[in-house]
Amino acid sequence: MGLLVDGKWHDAWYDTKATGGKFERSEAVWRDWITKDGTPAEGRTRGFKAEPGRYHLYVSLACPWAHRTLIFRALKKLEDVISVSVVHPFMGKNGWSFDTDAAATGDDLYGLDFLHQIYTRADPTYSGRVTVPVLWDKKQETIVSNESSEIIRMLNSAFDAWGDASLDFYPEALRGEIDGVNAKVYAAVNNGVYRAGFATTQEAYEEAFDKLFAQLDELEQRLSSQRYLAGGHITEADWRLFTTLVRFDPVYVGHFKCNLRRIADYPNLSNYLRELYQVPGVAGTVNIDHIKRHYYGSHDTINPTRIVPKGPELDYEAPHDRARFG
Ligand SMILES: N[C@@H](CCC(=O)N[C@@H](CS)C(=O)NCC(=O)O)C(=O)O
Repeated sequence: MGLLVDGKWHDAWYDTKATGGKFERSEAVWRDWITKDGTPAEGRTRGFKAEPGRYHLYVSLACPWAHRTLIFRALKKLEDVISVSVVHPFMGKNGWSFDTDAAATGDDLYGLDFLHQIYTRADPTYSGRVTVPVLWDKKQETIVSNESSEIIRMLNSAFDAWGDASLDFYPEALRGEIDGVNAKVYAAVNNGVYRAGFATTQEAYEEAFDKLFAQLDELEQRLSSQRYLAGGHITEADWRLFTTLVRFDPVYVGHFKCNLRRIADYPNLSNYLRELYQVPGVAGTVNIDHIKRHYYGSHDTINPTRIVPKGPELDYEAPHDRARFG
């Protein structure tokens, strides 16, 4: 774990001293957009045109934010349009590495050793965190975006000339609803588990913990009367929640101390989780081995022995009851 300062790598854990023990996530820095015709997005100067074969994703199979982009790539049938490299699950002193193992591919483009070298290839004087996912432009050899919430919007529509244009996870009519749910889910759940797990005071941990479970209770309630978060159709809001839910029982309950309840204890959330897992194409994006090895192995301030628990038993393939909503 570390960060780049003026293009130089520094090994440093998140500093929570300045914020009363609270983990505060820094904003992603690269925020350009790929558009159908290459016109820069509003307020941006750099434009990137959607083209097959031009873009590459650097992801970790462990990371819930990167996972969103893999799900969109799979569901929108963009596997042959956007290529992918998978980093090694262990994030050590040099941050994400391109060491290879069963599912980690190495850097398919340049054969580099560490992800931070991709960032400095785009900007030799970059200062900031080195995170996945990274959406890379092979033509201009630069980073388009390292913000997953924006990358999935690009994948949802910019590549429709080559992908499955019939699927729209951010339909015009539901945008208000989707944005509203996303905001709550992001703060209390997606980022909430990190705020609990990375807290360094009891107070900061308990605050995040209480908000997390209050929101999960609310989501359980919502999913008791409708099939998906924004109503009767799967949207972006569901995929954004899914990547946290699928990691919850195997990692966040233990490693991040989010242990008031498991997802398995919530009837609606657990059935909903299984339904999403069973959507064709999704299970192939879930790698529980990388997920467990990354969290338990990499965060030595939380788990100094790096021992990875063997359990729990998980069966995301088991039948679900969500068809009851028709
Ligand atoms: N806002 C970013 C967050 C990405 C992020 O924090 N990724 C984590 C992995 S789960 C990471 O690479 N962390 C490395 C670090 O913070 O140094 C997004 O949603 O794309």
